[in-house]
Amino acid sequence: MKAAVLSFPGSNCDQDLLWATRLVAGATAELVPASARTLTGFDVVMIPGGFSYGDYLCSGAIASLAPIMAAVQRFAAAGGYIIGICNGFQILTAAGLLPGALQSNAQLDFVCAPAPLTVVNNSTAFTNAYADGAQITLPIAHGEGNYYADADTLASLERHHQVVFRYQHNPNGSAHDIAGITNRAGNVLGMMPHPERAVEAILGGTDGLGVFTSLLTATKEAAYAGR
Ligand SMILES: NC(=O)CC[C@H](N)C(=O)O
Repeated sequence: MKAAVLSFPGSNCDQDLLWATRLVAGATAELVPASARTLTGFDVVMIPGGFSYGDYLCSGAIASLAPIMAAVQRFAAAGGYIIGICNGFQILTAAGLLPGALQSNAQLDFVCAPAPLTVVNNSTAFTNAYADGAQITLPIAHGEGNYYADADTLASLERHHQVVFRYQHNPNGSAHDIAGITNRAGNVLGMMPHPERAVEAILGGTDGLGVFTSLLTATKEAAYAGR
């Protein structure tokens, strides 16, 4: 697995994502700046957390128009695996690669805390290493994590098992306690919690490691299948 970790002006979790990915034997990762125009040679794209372009207009809005995003759109259309974490999730919704939007937290405060989650779909490229219904804890750190979508979109997400992570105690007002979703095809995931901040005991836990090992398995399977 060779992951591209995108870096926008204001990204602040790109180095953490490189570190977390490189902990997994068999995985490599390289930084790709927002000004790049190609993703050739990569089989996973990771969009990190942070405050891209200062969260001006609204979080993710300006990053969704950066030069690299045309290549990200092509990568998604070709079925490549894309994970957006926190600001990465915000960028993916702003780019139209995931439905809905991330609004300001209901309480209007930045929230930074360990968040107990349930893995509600372990049949994805991003969660196959977890047991069905696994209860895990990952850190959250965001001001705009309140997932919103209209009623029809929420019903469709539920019907097609696109909700992947749910909060056990809703920290921000997210509809349906949603902490992470995929697109309909299942190759694009957005999540507000930070798996890359929970990959070593010294960080307080290793519950996030499964996201990276899941992607390793998925990319191997795609390679065997000739995809
Ligand atoms: N850690 C993050 O990526 C969160 C930053 C994000 N722009 C916010 O909602 O506050």
